[in-house]
Amino acid sequence: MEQRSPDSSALVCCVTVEWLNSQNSVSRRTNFKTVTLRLIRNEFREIFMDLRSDKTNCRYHLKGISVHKKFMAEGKASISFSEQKMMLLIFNAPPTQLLAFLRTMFIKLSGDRGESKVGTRTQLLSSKPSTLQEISPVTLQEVNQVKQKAGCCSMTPPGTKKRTLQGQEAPRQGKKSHMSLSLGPSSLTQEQKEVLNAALSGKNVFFTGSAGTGKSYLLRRIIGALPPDVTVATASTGVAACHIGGVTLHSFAGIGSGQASVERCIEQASRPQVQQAWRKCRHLIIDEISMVDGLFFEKLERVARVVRGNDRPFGGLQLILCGDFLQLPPVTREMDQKGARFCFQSPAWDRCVHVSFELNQVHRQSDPVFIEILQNVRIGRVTPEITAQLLATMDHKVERGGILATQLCSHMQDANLINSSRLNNLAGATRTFEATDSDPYLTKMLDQMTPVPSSLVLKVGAQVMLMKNINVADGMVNGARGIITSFDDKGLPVVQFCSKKEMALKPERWIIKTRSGALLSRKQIPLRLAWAFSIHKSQGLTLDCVEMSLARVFEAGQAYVALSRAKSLDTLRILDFDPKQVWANPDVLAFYKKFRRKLHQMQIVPLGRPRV
Ligand SMILES: Nc1ncnc2c1ncn2[C@@H]1O[C@H](COP(=O)(O)OP(=O)(O)OP(=O)(O)O)[C@@H](O)[C@H]1O
Ligand SMILES: [Mg+2]
Repeated sequence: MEQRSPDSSALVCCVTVEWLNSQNSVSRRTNFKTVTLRLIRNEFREIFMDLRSDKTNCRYHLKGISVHKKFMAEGKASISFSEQKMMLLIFNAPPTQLLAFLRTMFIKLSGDRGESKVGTRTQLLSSKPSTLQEISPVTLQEVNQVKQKAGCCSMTPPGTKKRTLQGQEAPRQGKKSHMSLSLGPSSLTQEQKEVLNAALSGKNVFFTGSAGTGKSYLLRRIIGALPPDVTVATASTGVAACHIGGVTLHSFAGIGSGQASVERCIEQASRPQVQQAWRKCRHLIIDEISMVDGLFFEKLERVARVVRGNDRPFGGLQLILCGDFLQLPPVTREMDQKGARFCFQSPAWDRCVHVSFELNQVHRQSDPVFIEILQNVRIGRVTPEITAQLLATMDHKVERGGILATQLCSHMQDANLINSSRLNNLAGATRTFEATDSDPYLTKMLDQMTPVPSSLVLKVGAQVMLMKNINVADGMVNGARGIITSFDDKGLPVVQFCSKKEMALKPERWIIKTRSGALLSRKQIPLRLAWAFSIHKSQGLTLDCVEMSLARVFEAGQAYVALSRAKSLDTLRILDFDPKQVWANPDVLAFYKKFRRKLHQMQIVPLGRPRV
């Protein structure tokens, strides 16, 4: 399928057109596998939707339409044309493109109030030359006009009705499915745009960058710009997968732990459901690639070729890989005969990766001194000055408004122990919130795939972390910390956040797409106990206030991951800093040296970027 820029007003997708009879049941249905929808205007300024495929070209007048966009994030929407008694069902549309397309339609129809009312008789008698023009891009002025109108009246443009499909729940204001009126998706930096364009061009892309350079942020944007039915978003760990709305690489691959022989892995992946998922996938995305074992990657590449019946690298599917090899390494320590541990050491890596990028602009931290410290720690370099700066954090008071810093532990058991003993030490009764899972038999899987526990035990005074964006403007974002102040009359926990905002939290839903495309869901209060976290579970997170003991770190990059979760030196406290806790894997350093040299040769990297 042709890929387009995400802010284009044309949409490449699959479409079903249904014609309804007088009883409103479907009398005829036509499916189009790949069509391009465009918004066009005629000489009377009426707006039409042009549907074009290699077999057909139709035009529909956008008048008296209802738009149903609840499943827009999954690349689906429907438009019903009441006058024509017809319904147009859009699916497998890249969600960002779909949003841009529907937004353009909404803004143009809203802006047209009164302008396009030319009667049929006038039109027939008109001597104007017949024209059909593609609609012009939305301007900031048009957005502002619609925002103004929306401020004083309904958000429904003239000629459209609001969500009238039977059985379809109305999207809530402020929710993900609500159509934003801002001009296009929020900005990517130039270096991020380059990666997005390479990914949309269909190349196999690897992009890296230090912690906080927006790799996962960009990955979410790439996912949103690809057709969802043929895109599989994965990550090496459950937490990271959840961060980008995907599944673990292991669960998609269907080869268990991947420890078995290649032949056995192929057998496992040839089970009908697994094979179907492999065959359907056209874009495979892997976040936190540093934690994917080299041997596993090698096997996966072979499995992909066999089960997809295609001998091109990875069976011809597009790979989009992202991660920082100077963060946590793979958990399995198994090495093959050639000693491969990281996936860049596997022979499959060079065969599969066409183009590489490095993001250099750090977004998580803004203080250049702290960024410099982190850049050095990343490569295992700790000068006496850095040691002094990090030791000085011991005296920091990292409590914010009575909310203690989250403690990062090198071992998960320590984190669990701290959380349960702190909870036990609180006076007062416990309240337990049980999750509602779509399939109670898959609770264990949902425990791994979602950031919230199946059973959440809370007390007044418990320190918690918000696990979902609830209200970005008010700072109630994924990772925000707070304290339970009470339980309201409905029994919901009331949380006071660091931002001083206090609110009761309702259960939220997490939807996970399984390998077969089926959707699993968990509904739970979006909280987790947050006195302590393991460093492994914190990879990928941004923490506003953090304390750590690094005495027992056991992996290269582990201290760097912990330190780089903090947003600033002021909000960081290290209890026992010792330069010996910081080291980088020499193979990774060598990889980055070679990688940089290659980028310079290809003249992708301007001079003066940080060097490994
Ligand atoms: N272009 C951008 N504009 C504004 N904010 C951004 C941009 N890119 C990233 N961010 C913000 O920077 C922070 C760090 O981003 P992100 O978590 O994607 O980094 P990362 O490279 O994946 O880090 P890690 O290696 O730790 O996983 C996030 O709060 C994210 O929203
Ligand atoms: Mg990340």
